[in-house]
Amino acid sequence: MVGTEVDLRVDNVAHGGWCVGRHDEQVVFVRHALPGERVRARVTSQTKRFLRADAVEIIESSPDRVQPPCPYAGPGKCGGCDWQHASLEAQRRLKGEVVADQLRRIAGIDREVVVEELPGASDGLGWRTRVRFAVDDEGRPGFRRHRSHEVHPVDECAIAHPDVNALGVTDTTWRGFTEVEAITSASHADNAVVVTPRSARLPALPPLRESTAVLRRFKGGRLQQVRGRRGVRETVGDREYRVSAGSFWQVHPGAASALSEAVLDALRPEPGDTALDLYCGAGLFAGALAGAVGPQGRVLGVESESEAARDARHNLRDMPWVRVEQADVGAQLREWVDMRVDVAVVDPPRAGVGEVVAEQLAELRNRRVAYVSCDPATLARDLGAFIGAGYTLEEVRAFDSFPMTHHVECVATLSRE
Ligand SMILES: C[S@@+](CC[C@H](N)C(=O)[O-])C[C@H]1O[C@@H](n2cnc3c(N)ncnc32)[C@H](O)[C@@H]1O
Repeated sequence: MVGTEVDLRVDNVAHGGWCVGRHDEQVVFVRHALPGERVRARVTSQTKRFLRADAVEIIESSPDRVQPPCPYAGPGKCGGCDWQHASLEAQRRLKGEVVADQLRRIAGIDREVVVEELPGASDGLGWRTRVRFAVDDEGRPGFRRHRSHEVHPVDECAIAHPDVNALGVTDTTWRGFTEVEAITSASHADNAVVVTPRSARLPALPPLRESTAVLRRFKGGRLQQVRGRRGVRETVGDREYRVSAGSFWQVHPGAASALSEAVLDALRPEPGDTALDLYCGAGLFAGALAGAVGPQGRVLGVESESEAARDARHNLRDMPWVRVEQADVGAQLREWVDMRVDVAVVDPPRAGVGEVVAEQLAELRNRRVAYVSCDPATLARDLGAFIGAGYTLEEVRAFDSFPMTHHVECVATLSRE
């Protein structure tokens, strides 16, 4: 069926930027459509259980439909954004429905989820402070098409922060490279470019501003400084963070501060408390918690990546009641089995914390947990594990940290007597 076109009405939204409809009793996941629309859709792949398709013609349009602000959005073009064709209000509503649906299906949790807008980038554009461009065989930078290795070359990215576009990555060719990542700070004039050469030899670099730091990525992810600083500085509240180019940092300029506040609201730390920041990256939440628990308390961060752990130690070095362990969270919690903890934030990668870490954390007798998640499916699974271990789910907040895409950031609050 691949390549054929079918006429169908799509009903619901599904996780991943899809809408779901049926054709001849077969389930069809359709991109570039909106719930309620009748569309002509071209089948892009087929499995035993369902079809995937791109809406190539809108026969009956949703009132939520808008003209995509980016010329590269649409079937067969850039695969980066999923919801450019929906108003921002509709995008947030759809993401809220997806989170609620995942919570219900996976964990039996019935909640309405409201996705909150973040400050900055009110048109949903110009927010992304880190952008990885793929490079095609001719050296042109662009983005991969959806579910494909093919690169769609672009002149500019509409969701990239203006300072990312100003780095000029798309104004030049990158022969001999497979990938170029552009990084800018949301609060300082710092920026960096991380290049991945095709072979062991580093090809000549195209002209870049003197002030732009350059790093090289090796297979396996290790970074080497070519020129300038190792990363960028970011300021949140009155604290400055050093973030190495390979370390994680929130990509929306409004996210670091909004999520820190949400974590403090969720945990309500008190002076003297012991707080954990698990998967702490460069120490964002540990910094916020350290201010709240004060010198009578303590904050313990855990981060597996050596550079991120070094960043976190450096960023929080003025508060001796903060300690950062470079370790795997599961391994570290096994060592801390007899420790008494009051509150904990977890902010794992997409895979989530998993049942084992949820149970290990429950054994530390902490009264509150804030779970920060960028994947509603693994969040739902893990919330089920926390509830099974005796916690009550108080609240699920969601933030539009990635406008125009299907991604959404959640902060769930768990507590127990
Ligand atoms: C989503 S980031 C969160 C970082 C930080 N909370 C922030 O907001 O900037 C997840 C972090 O977990 C780290 N990580 C991934 N797996 C880990 C593990 N098993 N144990 C410890 N840290 C891990 C990653 O290196 C990354 O820095």
